[in-house]
Amino acid sequence: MNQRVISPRNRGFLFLDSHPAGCRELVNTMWRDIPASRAEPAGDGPVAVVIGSSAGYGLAATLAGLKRAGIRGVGVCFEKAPGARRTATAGWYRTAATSDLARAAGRDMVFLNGDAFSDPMKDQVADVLQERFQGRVDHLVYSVAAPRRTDPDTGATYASVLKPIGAAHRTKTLVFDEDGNPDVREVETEPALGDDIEQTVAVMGGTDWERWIDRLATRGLLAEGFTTAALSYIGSPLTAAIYRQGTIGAAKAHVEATARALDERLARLVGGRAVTSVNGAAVTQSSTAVPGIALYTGLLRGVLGDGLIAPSDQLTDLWDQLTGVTPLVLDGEGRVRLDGWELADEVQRAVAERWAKATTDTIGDLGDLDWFRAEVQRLYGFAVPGVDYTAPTEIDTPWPGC
Ligand SMILES: NC(=O)c1ccc[n+]([C@@H]2O[C@H](COP(=O)([O-])OP(=O)(O)OC[C@H]3O[C@@H](n4cnc5c(N)ncnc54)[C@H](O)[C@@H]3O)[C@@H](O)[C@H]2O)c1
Repeated sequence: MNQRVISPRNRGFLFLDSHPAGCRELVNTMWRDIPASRAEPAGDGPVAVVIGSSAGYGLAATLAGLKRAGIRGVGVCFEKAPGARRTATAGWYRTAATSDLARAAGRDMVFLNGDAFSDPMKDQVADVLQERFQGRVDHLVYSVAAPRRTDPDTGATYASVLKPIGAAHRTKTLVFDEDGNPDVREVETEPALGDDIEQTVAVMGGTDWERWIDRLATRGLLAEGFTTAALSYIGSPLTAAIYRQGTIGAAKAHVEATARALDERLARLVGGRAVTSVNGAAVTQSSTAVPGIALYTGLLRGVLGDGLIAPSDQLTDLWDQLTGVTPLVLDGEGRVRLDGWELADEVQRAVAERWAKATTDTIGDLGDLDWFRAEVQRLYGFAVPGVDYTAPTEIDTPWPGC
């Protein structure tokens, strides 16, 4: 037993601790909001692997997969255990809560904590599929966002950067001071230099996704009709210089090219499909690191209010398409588009107008900052309705299955 009262301590958008009870309640709320499958899958549901299962879109994929598509299988993520002075990372507690929900729903879901980029993790997942899931996998969702990747073949470690390509880029950005007051300022980001683009593609491009498929194919685990999706983002012209036209955009283009090549291979191999799923903007630990994205997302919510579609709703749609409940609808480049609500012309026009007017004085009226601030806190289990933050909470939650 190691119970403590945990208060938020943060540097910018990064919090030192996370709140176990808040993380659990957040997962429970997401679960309640996901529509159950229309028809309960007969017998055991499809076997799925979700890479990046503890946060953001991967967590949404796991929860929507379990509840909507009736999946069982394996979730992989990279989280830190509780320590002597710090709590575990939020994803650790979210995974414990997700595992409990899966068990209560009668879904056999195994969670593995470690480096998805490594070969031993791929072998471990293959072993679990072999031993526990009759040697087959029907779906794989790839939703990793990471700053670094070590290539198992060469041992070289690559680092991903968020930089424009060609020229420096000045953008408005949103930060909060220590008292939580908003500050709209300009930041300049220097352009990619040297091998910045190659390094970012090596981390966030499609290479590791393909390696997962190769590994599972070599082990003979891909079921007939296997489908796989990797997450991607296009986003607004307002963020294009730093995102889609920047180093991370080069990585996303690589993921999308990988999908097209994998799609051909899988069609031949098992009558399967590979797609990218282009999702809308969401407040996640990774997205808040992108210059300008906090301002953009706060304004987007100011324009859309509740019309901003939550990741779990988007992933419910994706699962329906991956499992054939609804037809797989692809754009001209082989991508499932779940970002139409964000990129609609009238929405982008309204966000651009607000962006032009945004200053420290006006941002409170133009964007939904209460929502944005709360979303950032919720990434760590704070600001979750219904949680008593004055009560001690147990921080030594074991990893599921341990
Ligand atoms: N956040 C957005 O606005 C947005 C929009 C569209 C698409 N996407 C895409 O969704 C994907 C996921 O992004 P996110 O924002 O949900 O990220 P996130 O930071 O919320 O989650 C990242 C996940 O990856 C896991 N992870 C990181 N490194 C790992 C490693 N080495 N091994 C195993 N797991 C590891 C983490 O544990 C976590 O589960 C990315 O491809 C991103 O581009 C994000």
